[in-house]
Amino acid sequence: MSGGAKLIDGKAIAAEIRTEIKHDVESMKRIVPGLATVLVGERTDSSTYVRMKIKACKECSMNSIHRSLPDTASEEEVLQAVEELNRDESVHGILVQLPLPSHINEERILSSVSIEKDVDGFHVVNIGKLAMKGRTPLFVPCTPRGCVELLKRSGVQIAGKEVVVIGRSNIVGLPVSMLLIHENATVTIAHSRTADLPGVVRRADIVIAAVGRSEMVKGDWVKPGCIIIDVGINSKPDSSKKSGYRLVGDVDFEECRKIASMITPVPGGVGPMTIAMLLRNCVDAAMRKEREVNE
Ligand SMILES: Nc1nc2c(c(=O)[nH]1)N[C@@H](CN(C=O)c1ccc(C(=O)N[C@@H](CCC(=O)O)C(=O)O)cc1)CN2
Ligand SMILES: [Mg+2]
Repeated sequence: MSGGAKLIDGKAIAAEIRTEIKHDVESMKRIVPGLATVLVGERTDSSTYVRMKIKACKECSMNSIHRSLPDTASEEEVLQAVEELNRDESVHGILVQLPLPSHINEERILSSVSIEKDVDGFHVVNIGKLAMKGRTPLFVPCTPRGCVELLKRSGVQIAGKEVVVIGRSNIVGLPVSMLLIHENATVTIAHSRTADLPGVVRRADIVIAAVGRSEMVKGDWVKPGCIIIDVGINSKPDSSKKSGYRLVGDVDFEECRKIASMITPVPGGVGPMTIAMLLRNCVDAAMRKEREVNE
């Protein structure tokens, strides 16, 4: 394809969504939406993401509350922090930053979040409803919702398309597949053990790469004219950078941009959408609450 793929600018689309959110927040009469973040431990990446979430709340005129626990915190202490936030009426959304330290049972913590405040959409009831036909979860996980929003706002018709999702994680691969099926796409979930992975990916009109391996998807894996959403965020050593590394996706961007019709960059693609969708979910929760108060 001459000229190469059109860039799907996640940073710009996320900014547009944050403007819509701020407008919604300022139109609310009785409630200021509040997001609670819970961070266990001091992982640098997790601390950065939580800081970005708190900053985004501020930009959208929302409140944020933060609870930090040491990585030695017990499961009971984390549960207690979540329970307090469940009871706090100024909190409309609760986000427990993942991954949790290995001694903590992730499923138990995520399912202790009140379903009405589960803005990550990871509670078994919300995920269960997403996985079923004709049921509506209160919240859809943020990164999957961000992928679908990027496609829609870029004018891509999803219905009837052949989508290959690479990766089967609870955070992205599995929920994004469910969401795309609800959008009437034909979805194949591929992963690291899929036989002839390049051959499977080559069938796709839309590729969602969420496997967590630097630049794994090569130019000769993709169909000419396809659309590529790269969810991967991996560090690659780069001596020309002050930090000594740069971020790359799961897709070999330079090779694939020559073949695809549209592609997301890393950084600046799906990442910013994750936070925009988190705020969207939180404001939706607060608006639901405001409607209840008005009834
Ligand atoms: N409870 C959750 N934990 C995690 C989630 C999640 O949705 N809920 N997702 C990821 C991390 N994540 C948010 O928590 C996240 C990752 C990346 C970005 C982002 O904007 N990335 C930028 C690059 C940022 C950088 O320079 O490091 C980009 O891609 O442009 C936002 C949020 C795991 N945990
Ligand atoms: Mg107001």
